[in-house]
Amino acid sequence: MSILIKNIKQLLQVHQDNIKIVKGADMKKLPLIENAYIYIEDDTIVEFGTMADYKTIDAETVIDASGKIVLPSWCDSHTHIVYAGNRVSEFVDRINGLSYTEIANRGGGILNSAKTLQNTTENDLYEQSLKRLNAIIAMGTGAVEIKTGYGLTVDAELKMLNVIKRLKQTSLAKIKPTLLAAHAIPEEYKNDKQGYVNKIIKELIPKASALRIAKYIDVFCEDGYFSIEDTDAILKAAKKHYLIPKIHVNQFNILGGVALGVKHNALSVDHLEELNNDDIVALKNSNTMPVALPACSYFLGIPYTPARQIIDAGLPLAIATDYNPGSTPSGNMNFVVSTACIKLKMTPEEAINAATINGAYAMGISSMYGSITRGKKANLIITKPMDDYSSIPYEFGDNPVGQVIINGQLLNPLK
Ligand SMILES: N=CN[C@@H](CCC(=O)O)C(=O)O
Ligand SMILES: [Zn+2]
Repeated sequence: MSILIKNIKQLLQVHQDNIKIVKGADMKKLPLIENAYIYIEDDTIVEFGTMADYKTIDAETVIDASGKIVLPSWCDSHTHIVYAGNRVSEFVDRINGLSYTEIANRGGGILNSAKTLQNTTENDLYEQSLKRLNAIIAMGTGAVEIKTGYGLTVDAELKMLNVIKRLKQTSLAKIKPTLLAAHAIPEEYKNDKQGYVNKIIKELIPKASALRIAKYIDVFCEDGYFSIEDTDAILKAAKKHYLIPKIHVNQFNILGGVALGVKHNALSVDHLEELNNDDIVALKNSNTMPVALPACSYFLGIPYTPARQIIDAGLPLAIATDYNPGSTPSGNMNFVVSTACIKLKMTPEEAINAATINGAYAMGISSMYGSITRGKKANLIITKPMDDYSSIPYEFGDNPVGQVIINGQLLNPLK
């Protein structure tokens, strides 16, 4: 199987060397080739260059991308797309004045989703999740991290991990699974949080690890959820099973989760709507990627992650959807890229770097995904006609994606 795309108006995120992360001022650079071609064999980027240098290549499929832009697929490093049902009634409750925390305190929120998921069969859960996965692929996402955390029992968390495994087996998208059993304290442990933490440490982590169905470990480190001490204990236990931390921190309160994540060599620390100077200092000289989730801030009406402070301190930044039924019922990375520009004051170049190479880094896959580099996986977006890549964030709410190539396969154009 081979595909040649010719006459590309702009080929974005082109790197001769295999970069794995972009930081600070470099995030403003987005290397591109005007009037370009790219050639793909099977699932791999083989060649690219300017049309002026193009020498005839015989390919099974030839695409004329005149007036269109080609870029690496979005790398969405933070989602909860395996869930059952929805929480639309809580959405209406919030419009009528209840806060996210008040809804959670009444037994809604994550516990509400857990109840629904526990009563959903694995097959049904798989079908519901597959629909969401296919929808985000059509919107340009080619690699995605998926968390558990709506099970909250050993069986239901393993059911979620099995669903993620099945999605991995059937989808062309690259998928990385994360165990987020420490997402909320289940009703039956409401007076015995330590009992639930022990269950995660002694039973769930060893089981998930033995089955090899989780790669990362996550904890919702937040007031009313899991403390610094709980998080530390879970990350320590996970380390013994080679699970790498990617944690929820600083969504509503600053507890010191950023420094804790760095101490545990977390791959990423995510949310960061609240951030102080100690957090910035902790992130400097670390290998931990800060991840902003602008669509969550938009939907909940909470502060936006201070991206300028992070990037201007010389740090890298990734952006992701946080697709979940409670705080972000959207997996649209195009909207996330627009919102990063409009609300986080990131330039289009910074937002595209954050949603491609740095998103890939936050999933541990940036050696194979996130840039146009020879030898990397052929996950590409071919946009609708546009004059310049800045139109991707500018035309917010629109879908800039015309066609996608995922794992070297061309999917049908969107209707
Ligand atoms: N904050 C924790 N977890 C999710 C929301 C979960 C939910 O409300 O169902 C988040 O990242 O926003
Ligand atoms: Zn989340």
